Amino acid sequence: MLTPFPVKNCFRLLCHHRVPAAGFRTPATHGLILKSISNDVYQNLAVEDWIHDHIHLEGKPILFLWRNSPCVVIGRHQNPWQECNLHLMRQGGIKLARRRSGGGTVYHDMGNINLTFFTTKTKYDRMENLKIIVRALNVVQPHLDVQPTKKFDLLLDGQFKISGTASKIGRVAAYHHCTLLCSTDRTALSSLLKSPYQGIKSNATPSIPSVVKNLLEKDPALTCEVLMNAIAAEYAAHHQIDNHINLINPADETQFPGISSKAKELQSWEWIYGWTPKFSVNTTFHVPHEQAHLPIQVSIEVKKGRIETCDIKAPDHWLPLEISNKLNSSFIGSKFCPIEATLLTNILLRTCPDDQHLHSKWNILCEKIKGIM
Ligand SMILES: Nc1ncnc2c1ncn2[C@@H]1O[C@H](COP(=O)(O)OC(=O)CCCC[C@@H]2CCSS2)[C@@H](O)[C@H]1O
Repeated sequence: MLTPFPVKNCFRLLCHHRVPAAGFRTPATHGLILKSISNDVYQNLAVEDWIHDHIHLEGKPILFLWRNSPCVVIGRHQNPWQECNLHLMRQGGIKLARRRSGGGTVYHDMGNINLTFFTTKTKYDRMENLKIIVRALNVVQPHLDVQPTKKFDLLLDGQFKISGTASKIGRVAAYHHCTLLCSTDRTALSSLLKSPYQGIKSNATPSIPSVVKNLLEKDPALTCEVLMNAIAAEYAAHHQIDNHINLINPADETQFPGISSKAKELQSWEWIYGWTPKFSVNTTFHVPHEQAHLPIQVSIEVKKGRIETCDIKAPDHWLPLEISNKLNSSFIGSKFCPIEATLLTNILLRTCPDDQHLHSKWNILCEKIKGIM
């Protein structure tokens, strides 16, 4: 089923500004099934952007199948500090991506399938797409109890979430994309989607946590490969199109002109962190002092991912006011991120008096501050 296909020609035929290629298989004019050969979340999200922006979909729906190496994907209007454990992600090399569609945060790995259904805005129908998935699941395992919910999740046995949905609706084109949990690392999923950060206030969209389950836990026959093929077959039957899975390479600029700049944008700090709706952090941490602990109050406002105001209040006898004031003003305008905080505080430390006692307090304080980022 996974035949390499002249995808370049498919796109020529589907792009309204291009001339149809000669000798092209006619069924593809009614729609296409694509599968990415890349497991890079930014490249795959760039394919979605590219298709959404370039392809004239009138009567020619597209199904795009893709999987990613471990990553966390937040919704367009979310706050990553509220949604996930960024420390754990940095330690484990887990990528963070912000998608163009709204909604909550999900974890992806190679045990999770992503399905993007592209249509015109008028043909956009999430329930129809979910029914295709349910029919495909029932072809592989007829006794499976999977039902779509009002929020377009898919529930297994009436209680376990196996799929989450989000959408992007443009002026003429739209897409509905969803996940499907086959054999995802559920331990990683739950630990990475637990925020350790305290005292954040924002208007960002919150996620709606659910109890999740993998389809493979229900039946070992339900692997990602089997399910992708079954869904492709059901999609082809529904739309009466060629049952071919066309492999595409999102890094191929000849096939997708301009795609690398889209991937670059999706990978940029400005999009992933800088797009976060304005938020504030109000927290207190404690530092050791003469067999006791002193409270340090921190109040920070973050706009476009950068510190707009910063008020770190340490007792004057613990850290001279002059030094905490220096720290506060130097943070203004800097990225709310531990790497930038490290650079800043190291530079600032050199301007402090050469006092070992003071330096060790300074280090404790800076570590605590980096801990909230
Ligand atoms: N991979 C995956 N699939 C299903 N459910 C998940 C997954 N990861 C986490 N979760 C659960 O869903 C909630 C969040 O649910 P919530 O309803 O808030 O958000 C979503 O479902 C968003 C789905 C986005 C789908 C896109 C398709 C391609 S790119 S991402 C989370 O707290 C977990 O409990």
